[in-house]
Amino acid sequence: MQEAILLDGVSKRFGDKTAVDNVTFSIEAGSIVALLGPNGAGKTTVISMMLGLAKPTAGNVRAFGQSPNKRATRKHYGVMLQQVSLPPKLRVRELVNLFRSYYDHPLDTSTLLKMADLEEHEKKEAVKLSGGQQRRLQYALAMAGDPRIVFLDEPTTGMDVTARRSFWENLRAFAQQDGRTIILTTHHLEEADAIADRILLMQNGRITADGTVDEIKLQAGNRYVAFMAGPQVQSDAIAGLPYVAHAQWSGRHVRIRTKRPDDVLRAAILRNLDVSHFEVSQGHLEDAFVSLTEASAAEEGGTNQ
Ligand SMILES: Nc1ncnc2c1ncn2[C@@H]1O[C@H](COP(=O)(O)OP(=O)(O)OP(=O)(O)O)[C@@H](O)[C@H]1O
Repeated sequence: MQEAILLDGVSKRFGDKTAVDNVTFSIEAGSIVALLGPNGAGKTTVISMMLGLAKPTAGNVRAFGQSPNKRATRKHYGVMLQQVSLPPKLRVRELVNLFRSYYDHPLDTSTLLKMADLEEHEKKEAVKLSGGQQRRLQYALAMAGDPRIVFLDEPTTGMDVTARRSFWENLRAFAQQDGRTIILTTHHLEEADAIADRILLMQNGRITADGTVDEIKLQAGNRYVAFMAGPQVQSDAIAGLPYVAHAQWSGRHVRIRTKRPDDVLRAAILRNLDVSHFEVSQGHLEDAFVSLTEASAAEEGGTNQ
């Protein structure tokens, strides 16, 4: 498989602040990678270096084996950043055509409008679109040059649930065409869960977890037991079961975090608790994200002492 992006021992310092700390990873062409992490983790700085907008203090960044500073490399890029202001007066179709004119082999206008679900708005002034529609327009502009790699920074901000789902489908279809690569940052973990082949979790400038969604959940080591509790079951009885790390109630639905789900269930049955409709799972990506970032923060605290 071809390597789309390589970061080799990359660090970035701003004065005393180390924003990115000796990071090494490569991204295969044709994959969808979500870069996740809490605020200030270093995600934007990593993306800026991949784009050639920031220079690493140490280490190397390569895209298809070339420096991202080269125009020849960047012409394969499509970029959708967080804050973009659209020019006044231009209509959606005009703006899409303007962006197409920058490239040697642009996608068709109609394809781009369809990909962004903007066909019925093509005659509207871009600045008069809603926030979610403007985001979709930025996506069409990012795709104008038929890029081999697309960088998306919080792409679905402002989109409603339907728009978000159709956007995900679109991205997946795009990635399935001959080796297109998508690198996105998002704070919507269900987004990463829905579309990413691989998660890179960053914290304090380092990569603290790297794998598929299932591998990340496994690495977090969480297990969850959920069930319905009958009307007589008290919260004390649930909290008193062995190996319960945390119990969350929503009405009569109980969700327990535990390292030993079998022992929790066995004890609940042996104690004759009125519980039914059991489910055992590894939880959501969000649960893993919280556990891994807490564990990594605790480790940092420990090493700093
Ligand atoms: N130009 C800069 N000058 C000084 N410090 C910076 C600069 N850019 C980023 N930083 C610092 O580097 C660290 C990483 O910032 P970065 O924006 O990469 O994080 P992030 O993971 O993208 O955060 P967020 O999720 O909030 O967007 C932060 O502590 C930030 O304050």
